[in-house]
Amino acid sequence: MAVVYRSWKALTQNAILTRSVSNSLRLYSQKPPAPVVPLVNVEVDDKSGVAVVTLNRPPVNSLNTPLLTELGAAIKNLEDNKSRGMILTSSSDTVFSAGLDILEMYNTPKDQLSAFWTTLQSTWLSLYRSSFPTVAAINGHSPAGGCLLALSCEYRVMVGPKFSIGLNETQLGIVAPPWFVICMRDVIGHRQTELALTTGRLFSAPEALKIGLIDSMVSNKAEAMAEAQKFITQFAKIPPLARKLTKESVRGEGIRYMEDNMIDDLQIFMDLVTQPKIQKGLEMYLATLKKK
Ligand SMILES: CCCCC/C=C\C/C=C\CC/C=C/CC(=O)SCCNC(=O)CCNC(=O)[C@H](O)C(C)(C)COP(=O)(O)OP(=O)(O)OC[C@H]1O[C@@H](n2cnc3c(N)ncnc32)[C@H](O)[C@@H]1OP(=O)(O)O
Repeated sequence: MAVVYRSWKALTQNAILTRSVSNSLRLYSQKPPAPVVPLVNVEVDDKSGVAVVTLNRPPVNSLNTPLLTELGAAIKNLEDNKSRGMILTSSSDTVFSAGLDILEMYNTPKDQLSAFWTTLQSTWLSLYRSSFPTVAAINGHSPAGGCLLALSCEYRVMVGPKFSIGLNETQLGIVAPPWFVICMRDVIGHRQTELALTTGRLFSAPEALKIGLIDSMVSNKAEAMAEAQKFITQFAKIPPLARKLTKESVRGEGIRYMEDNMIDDLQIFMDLVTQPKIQKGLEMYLATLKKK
């Protein structure tokens, strides 16, 4: 070890001596590397044991593979630590999540596209079937995949009235996959789901409240967090195993759909999204978003 250290020291001294003065100055003036900022923040409250999981990918928390991977890891960690509950929210003041990152689906090599969808499937499943209670504190717009995340929680409290939520895929020329549909149908019922999804309608918070897409509307994030905590507190006296098995039973259709169809679902996604017509549609939609 000492030998290695000495020869490393000799090498570096040599390098320093032979380096020009200007080079050395440039070296000293170099900024330290930027810190790696997590895309998902997790804070566990000491007293209640409830975790606040905050999506943190400005500007709009669009869901790309790294963000979905971090979210999946955070949920796994909470499972491993027998979490008392989780509140999912956003670090933005205006957007909960803009849904799937369209750049992950537009002009993307097949292996990346496949990794993206597989990560979405597994992160969704871990959220949807989590043993601990989950609440979405929706503090901003929540279209498409953002709405899916909220629907996958057990309770939705949304800041209103100005933000919108819904599954708007058809408006983009794409199709909400069956597990998106199951999530929506379980929350607002068959009739409302058919109407909402075939039109790709986005609902204002008051409209969403009226059809049961959200459970409660509040006027700011602090109120949303307080109500989310209150929802989770009611489970303090419910035996966790009974709770978990009941949740799995109620959500059985969605869980089984994903477990039994992961590969087919991936194949259908790949076939659909790589079609030139769909790619053109995504390109045009991206251009519209950028022009805004
Ligand atoms: C029968 C069998 C069927 C089987 C089906 C199987 C498979 C189906 C195949 C595919 C399904 C795929 C499912 C997709 C679901 C999705 O989630 S698609 C994403 C949909 N999202 C949206 O439509 C939202 C778009 N965004 C907005 O409306 C707004 O951005 C906002 C959220 C309302 C916020 O508005 P705000 O004014 O604050 O911000 P900007 O619009 O200015 O945006 C800032 C910046 O961010 C970029 N951006 C926004 N959204 C996205 C996004 N989703 N992805 C990537 N980038 C996004 C925007 O372009 C701006 O960029 P900049 O100009 O470079 O700053």
